Amino acid sequence: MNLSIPNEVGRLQSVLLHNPGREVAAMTPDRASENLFYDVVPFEPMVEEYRRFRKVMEVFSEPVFIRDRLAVELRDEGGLARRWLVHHGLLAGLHRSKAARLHTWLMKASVEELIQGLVGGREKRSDTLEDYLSGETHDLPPLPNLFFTRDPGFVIGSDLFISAMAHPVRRREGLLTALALGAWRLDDQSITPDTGSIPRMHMLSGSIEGGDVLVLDGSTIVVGLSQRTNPRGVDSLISSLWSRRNGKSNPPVPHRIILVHLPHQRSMIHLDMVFTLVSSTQALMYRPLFEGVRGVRVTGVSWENREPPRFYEYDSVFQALEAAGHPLEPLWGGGGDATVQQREQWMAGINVCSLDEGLVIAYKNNPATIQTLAHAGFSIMSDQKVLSSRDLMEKRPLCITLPGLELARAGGGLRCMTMPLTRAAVTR
Ligand SMILES: NC(=[NH2+])NCCC[C@H](N)C(=O)O
Repeated sequence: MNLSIPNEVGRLQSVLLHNPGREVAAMTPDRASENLFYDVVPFEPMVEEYRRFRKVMEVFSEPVFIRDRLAVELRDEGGLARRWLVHHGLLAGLHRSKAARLHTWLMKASVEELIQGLVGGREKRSDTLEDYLSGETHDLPPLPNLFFTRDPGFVIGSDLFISAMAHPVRRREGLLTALALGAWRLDDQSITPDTGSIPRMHMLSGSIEGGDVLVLDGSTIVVGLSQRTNPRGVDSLISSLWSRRNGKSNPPVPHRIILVHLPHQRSMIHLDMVFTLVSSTQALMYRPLFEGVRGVRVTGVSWENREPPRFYEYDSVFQALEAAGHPLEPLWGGGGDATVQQREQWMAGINVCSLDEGLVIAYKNNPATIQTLAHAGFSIMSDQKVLSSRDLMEKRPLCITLPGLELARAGGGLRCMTMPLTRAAVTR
């Protein structure tokens, strides 16, 4: 699989998506918070919103679906992909008898049944009283957050990074993402990343999630230090990037990280809830964090050639962006009113997804944020309107609005629902 992410806003070519299915429908109210949702989400309306989102993605890019890819990868003759899952910890931490039970199932199940279980969950089949009486309902719990494909993995340059998810309820997502992208084939010694179309993969450690990672350009990435991404996680990313510093890579491997320290608050789990790019010169930002001298702490990390990484502080994110040769004009999410800023940030208003230079999709239920984009010169149009005419599709700058009330209650926005695999370069 060809991977190439040189930036955050170049035309999106291929992107990894997942249609939410029974793993979401299975959620009971008492499990919503442990599953990282704001609330139980009504299934049909949510799927309808997702269908409209998918339609836009299909017109503007080439989506690759996790389920389809898993079906291809799991069909391998020798069961290597299945063994790869076990080897990389699918059954780690489970009680011996449960692990043995799942192992047998994993090796024998049909591909369809396997995908159902890995994504939608596999109900408990108790063979001990202790297990029978335990409160657990599943041997393998469902993965309701899998449609937030942004988080379990990310691409920088042409390398694939598998996140170390902060919460156990999301850990299997990283394995499935790696499997879906064919990375298990790396264990076949006859293939190397440089000769085949197999991505070079880095399994990260500590805690780090894709929603905190933004590829600014070929030299710099911006990373959130957040509830989900800790210094140890960033250290593992640094050492992966550093190990690639002399490799010839196209797109290049960045050598600078701007680290934004985020408050540990539910609505700001990831950087992309407070900071996204809408073009290569403009960013939607959450004003209370970034404006003025009391803005959040910003740390820099960079390395040159053989030198080890150096760490230093910036006065503000704007100073850091300027120093990286990539200044950005802030557009304040939620407009000028402090209450509205908070409400729309909570509803993932800032979490827009960039499809092209000056082309974003946004949830329409955040009117003040949409207004901000309109003031900045964006034409604002509904998905239905844009899809009705070629001319409208080519308009720039353009913000396509989509309904997202139910999707937002799952705790994320449109950027969270996309994992870009290839983007075009931008010439600034
Ligand atoms: N990139 C993002 N902001 N992702 C949002 C993920 C939301 C998901 N419910 C979680 O808490 O993990």
